[in-house]
Amino acid sequence: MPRIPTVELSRYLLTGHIASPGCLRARAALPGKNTRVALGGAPLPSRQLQPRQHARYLTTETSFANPSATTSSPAAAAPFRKQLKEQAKALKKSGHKKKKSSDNQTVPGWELTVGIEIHAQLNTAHKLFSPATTSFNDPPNTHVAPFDLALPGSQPLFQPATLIPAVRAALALNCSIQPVSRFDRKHYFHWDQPSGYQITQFYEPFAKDGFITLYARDGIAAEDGEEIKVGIKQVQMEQDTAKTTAQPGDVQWLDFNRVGVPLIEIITLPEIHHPATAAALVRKVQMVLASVDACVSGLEEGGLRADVNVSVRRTDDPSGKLGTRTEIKNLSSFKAVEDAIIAERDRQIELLEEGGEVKGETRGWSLGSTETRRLRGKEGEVDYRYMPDPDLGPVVIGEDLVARLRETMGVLPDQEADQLMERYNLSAKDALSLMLLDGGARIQYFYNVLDSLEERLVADGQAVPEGAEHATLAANWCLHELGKLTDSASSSSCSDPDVLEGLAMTPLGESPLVPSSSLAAILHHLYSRTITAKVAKDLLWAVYRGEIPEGGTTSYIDTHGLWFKELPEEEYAKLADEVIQGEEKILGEFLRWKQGKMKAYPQGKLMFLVGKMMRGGPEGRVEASGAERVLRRRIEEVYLPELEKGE
Ligand SMILES: Nc1ncnc2c1ncn2[C@@H]1O[C@H](COP(=O)(O)OP(=O)(O)OP(=O)(O)O)[C@@H](O)[C@H]1O
Ligand SMILES: [Mg+2]
Ligand SMILES: [Mg+2]
Repeated sequence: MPRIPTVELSRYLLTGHIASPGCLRARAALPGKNTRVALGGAPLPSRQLQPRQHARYLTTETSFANPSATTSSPAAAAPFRKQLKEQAKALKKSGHKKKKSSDNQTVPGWELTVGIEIHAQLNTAHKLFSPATTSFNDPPNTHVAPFDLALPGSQPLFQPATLIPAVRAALALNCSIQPVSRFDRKHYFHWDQPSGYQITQFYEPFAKDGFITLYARDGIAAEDGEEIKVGIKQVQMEQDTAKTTAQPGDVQWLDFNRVGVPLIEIITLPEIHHPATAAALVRKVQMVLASVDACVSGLEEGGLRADVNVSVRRTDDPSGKLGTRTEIKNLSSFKAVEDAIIAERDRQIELLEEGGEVKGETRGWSLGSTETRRLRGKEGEVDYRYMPDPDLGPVVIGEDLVARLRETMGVLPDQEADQLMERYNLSAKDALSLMLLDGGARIQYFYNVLDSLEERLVADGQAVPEGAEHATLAANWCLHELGKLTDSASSSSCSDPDVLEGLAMTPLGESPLVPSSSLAAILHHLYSRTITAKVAKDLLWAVYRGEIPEGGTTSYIDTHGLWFKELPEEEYAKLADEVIQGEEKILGEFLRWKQGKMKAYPQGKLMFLVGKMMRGGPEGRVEASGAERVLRRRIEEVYLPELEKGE
């Protein structure tokens, strides 16, 4: 399904038509190669394809200035290594087909129930009820309108463009969009909420009755089998609060830039029964929201916050009623979601087993802790004194807008993962890694590299290969070789601090440190076997260190004499003979395999000898696949017959 930038969608909201033929993420959705379908269905030539865009900011202005000039993504500010580590941990989980039940997922005799509330900052240019622009890294208190501070006489001014990411999110979560919804006031006093109430949707939310499907590959508990569907009760729009930063001596600093930033609250039904499944749900919601450009950044970057509601009941409880829930607020990592649920479940069970009772309350969780702590008693509906906001009219969402947003939804994570696996032969783990890394930008980087690689192959006079081999190569490098690069860069003694900053990936999938075209140039030569894998890796390092400018890869190879001059066949054979000398024990294993005494071919031993050939041969002239081919032939055609004769 084609996908268009959110700026275009907001233009649609304001003027009623889509002007651009921009068709994003088309590559993944297309049946054939090198044809791109525009919104109207007509094929676009390859070069007209816009990259899958992450337009981070909607705007209602008529001139669509570069949005990043006024605001910057919070994702970029997150320390890259931390982000990478957390993601790697998450992926370790999500990649495994099944989790072991020994992972503390169940307690005999008890059933855990979890319902989750997820708050996501919407990807919009303006606040929900004021024309102040949204900002995430700007100096505190620089994006504040009178209404945001509840100054006397100020009135809310609903910003209709905020509906676009909200409705896209709700559609992606399979909700039905309500034609009429309304805003309510939820009263409470706290310094982060100047008006004394938050404007939210309580009685009539804009979206209801959705669901999300989680698969084993998403990292759900083994007890949930291959697939589980969790109901979404509703999605509502509401205002964010001011950001509080605690200072020494009981002082709190407040940043009102965040007050009034539009949020959606996604509320699941209490249908989750295992901690790992709860964490998988939050991770999946994050991926879904990112895939429709609905939110600004992920859980670990602060753009998403999760509250978990936990209760337990005995499995033999005849009443069938759920236990009393407690709520743990503001969890900011997937691991925290799982760990906090486990700790709270165990606390409640212990309490009940001792004859006590669970009190409905709000609890907190800090990273690395082993128990939740009480924050306050649970406020009820009565405490909040919900009332319809008299200053705001109903929100009317037209069917045409819903239909248009549904049509232009783009590729959702399940479909994307399937396509990466089917089309490019990636494992589930690698597909999800590509999709999750860099807040969703790594996958775009992969598409950019792939486009550039295919253009180079075509320019070279080669047809774009039918098979997926070149794409699998590109995916592996975008994931593993780039990962190694940043890992070893951060642990090396390199003194240039810029080099330690990871890839500084932009939401459009470009890295100023390793431009996608530079990686494509390296892969082009590697794929065409004009350089060795070792040289390719060295080149990648040189690009990363800034020694090869964009567009300079080929001339660098020229000037440094790095082209692969492969050894002739007989030289390979000579080298193979040399490394086989004194390896009678290994040859013995090959013989046992040939005689059927050993089932599996001793590939490991073969590769050990290939390694010796690579090290022993002249620099840059031995290539692993050539060495393996000749070595295997020498062993099978020369050495084994000789050994057999001697037996
Ligand atoms: N017995 C229960 N055990 C576990 N979860 C529950 C239970 N009852 C309700 N829940 C979950 O608690 C959540 C309630 O969220 P909701 O936003 O409706 O109310 P709230 O927590 O009182 O509001 P807020 O925190 O926004 O002030 C839902 O996700 C629901 O599935
Ligand atoms: Mg809630
Ligand atoms: Mg709640």
